[in-house]
Amino acid sequence: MTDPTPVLSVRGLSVRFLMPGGRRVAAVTDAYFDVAAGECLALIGESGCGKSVLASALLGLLPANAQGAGEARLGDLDLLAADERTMARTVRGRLIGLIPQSPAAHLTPVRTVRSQLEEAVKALTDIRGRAALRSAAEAAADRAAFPVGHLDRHPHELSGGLAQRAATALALVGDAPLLLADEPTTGLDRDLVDHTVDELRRHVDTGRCALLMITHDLAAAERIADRVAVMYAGQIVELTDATAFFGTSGPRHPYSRGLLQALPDRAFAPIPGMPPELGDLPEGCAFAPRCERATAACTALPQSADGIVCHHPHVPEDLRA
Ligand SMILES: Nc1ncnc2c1ncn2[C@@H]1O[C@H](COP(=O)(O)OP(=O)(O)OP(=O)(O)O)[C@@H](O)[C@H]1O
Ligand code: NI
Repeated sequence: MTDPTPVLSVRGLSVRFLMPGGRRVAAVTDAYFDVAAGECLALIGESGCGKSVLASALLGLLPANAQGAGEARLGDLDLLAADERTMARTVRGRLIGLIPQSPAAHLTPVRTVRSQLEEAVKALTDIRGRAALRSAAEAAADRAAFPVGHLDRHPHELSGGLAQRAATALALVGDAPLLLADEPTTGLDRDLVDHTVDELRRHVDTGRCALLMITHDLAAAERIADRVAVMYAGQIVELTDATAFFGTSGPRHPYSRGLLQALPDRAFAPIPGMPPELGDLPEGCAFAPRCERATAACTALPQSADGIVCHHPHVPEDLRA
């Protein structure tokens, strides 16, 4: 069961980059979604579609030439309106735990995992005193299934899997209600992907946190997600239950269906063409030039209905036939 009250509630989130010469890059357009405690939402889509920009907006880490609009509520706070001091002091680490893309980059090479965890405990909690810090660091390691016997090692003395767990332990120290993972399994082999994803799922299943996981690994998304949001050219074009998405009926947006059909264990047929430049989006539906179902209607912008932004989504009846 998931908590019906969302931890994160995103409403009409857009991000524009203002480029020299007045050009605008529409990196994220009008995103709406919720994530509740005990739930994982996977945000998927091809490279460059705006996933990481959306994450940066939530973390208050957009570059200076970016303009955000809309709302992203985390409890009483609107992440888009909060100032940098609030984001640094109360949001990053405490309200949002960031599961890093590359544990190697996130861990400090010259210090043991124990000292990094103790420092994080000190920075993110009210726990003080040597013994208390030590036991809190050990508890954090344990929560991420990092073996306490390896705490005195340096990051380079760890396997890839243990380094990932150390980084996850760091992300869990603040007991944040929202975990944000941007491509947490990049560069890992399949076993390690499964393992990492299962560990994250375990944290979500405690019911203490919500997880927003960004990935272009659809197998990882299938393994972990309760719901899936598909992004194309900066827009969430389909938001649906993972069981329906990966199950026999499949997704309803032609782009989502194309993404799945491109998988080696499915049709292995890539979607023809390339995504559009976000600084030069076509009028109307951005996917139309690549869409086999496109019609004259697609020159107008599609409206969102039932979580799908498309003029001619597959309907459950066609999908059964
Ligand atoms: N600082 C910036 N200035 C201008 N445009 C930017 C900037 N950062 C990102 N973009 C644009 O935003 C788009 C979305 O980038 P983003 O990193 O969010 O993609 P992504 O979906 O995370 O891709 P990947 O799967 O490769 O990580 C890019 O195509 C790029 O054009
Ligand atoms: Ni990214």
